[in-house]
Amino acid sequence: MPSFLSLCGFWKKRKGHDIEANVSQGLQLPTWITEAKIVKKQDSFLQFLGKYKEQNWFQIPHFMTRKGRFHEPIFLKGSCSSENVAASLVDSASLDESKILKNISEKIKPCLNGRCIYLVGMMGSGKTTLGKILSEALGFSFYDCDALIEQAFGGSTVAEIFKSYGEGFFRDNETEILQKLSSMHRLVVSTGGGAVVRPINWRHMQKGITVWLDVPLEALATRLTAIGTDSRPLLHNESGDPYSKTLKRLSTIFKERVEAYANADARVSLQNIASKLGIEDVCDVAPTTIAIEVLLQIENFLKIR
Ligand SMILES: Nc1ncnc2c1ncn2[C@@H]1O[C@H](COP(=O)(O)OP(=O)(O)O)[C@@H](O)[C@H]1O
Ligand SMILES: O=C(O)C1=C[C@@H](OP(=O)(O)O)[C@@H](O)[C@H](O)C1
Repeated sequence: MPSFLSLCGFWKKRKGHDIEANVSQGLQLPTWITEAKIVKKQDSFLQFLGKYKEQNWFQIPHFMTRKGRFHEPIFLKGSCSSENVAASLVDSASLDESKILKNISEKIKPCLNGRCIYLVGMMGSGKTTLGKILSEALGFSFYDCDALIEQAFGGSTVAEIFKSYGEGFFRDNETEILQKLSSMHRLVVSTGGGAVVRPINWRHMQKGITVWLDVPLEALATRLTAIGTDSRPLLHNESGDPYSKTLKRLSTIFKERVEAYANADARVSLQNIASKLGIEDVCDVAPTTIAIEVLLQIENFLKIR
């Protein structure tokens, strides 16, 4: 693997310190950074955008490759003093996403100051799946609100609790669990899809950072139809084939809740990730890629604050 790459392109100064480097496509790229892995802006140009921090250095921040993977920042050495100057790659990292996830986690962890991360989103949006990945990467503990409620009821399932005591009773327990968790630190919490409807729950969750996993309803319906809706009692009252009735019910619930989800500190849109990567089916975006995006969105939020 070459450790040094000569990029022939030209630098263009933009808006004070912003520069844009359009690098022609006929580059001699090493095999691990093929053209397909860099965002292509126009037919014959690959475009890198970033801040020109020091005289001779240009950093391409974490970027997503077209194959749906994240690449670590790349450092280019160059100059913006004249056009068509050479730029050189002086540092590179492997494409191993787990390593990237770990690196970003280590960077973000001190900024969290022990604050918990609350994942909110519709049923099946991946709160539990991503919660586990993120907690491991950050070295935080993972809690799933539904599982805690089930434990508190001697192992009864959410569906059984709904059936025996009603939704209101389940929601009261959900609030109680969130209140308990809100006094703790260094947790990643997977909330139930409906936790966002009660303002009191937001008061608890806002002690930490809330992240909305925004997944297209069709993808949710596909996932939930595949695993069955037995454990999700709110999906039980429609007629039709399993996919259509799940989608119909999800659409109704989403309309009622979308404004509440939008209260979250950060939003991770699976559709946006897939579009950026040129991936047609959002279901093809790997959980680790989404976890990385969650951390990047948290980083954005922390910078804005
Ligand atoms: N990124 C993903 N791509 C494909 N399937 C996923 C993804 N994330 C989660 N799933 C699947 O979707 C289903 C619901 O995920 P889960 O994490 O339990 O969601 P939630 O906790 O939000 O209800 C599970 O079968 C899980 O394996
Ligand atoms: O959306 C909802 O109101 C619910 C979502 C479920 O959790 P998941 O989001 O983990 O499926 C569970 O809390 C309960 O079935 C109610």
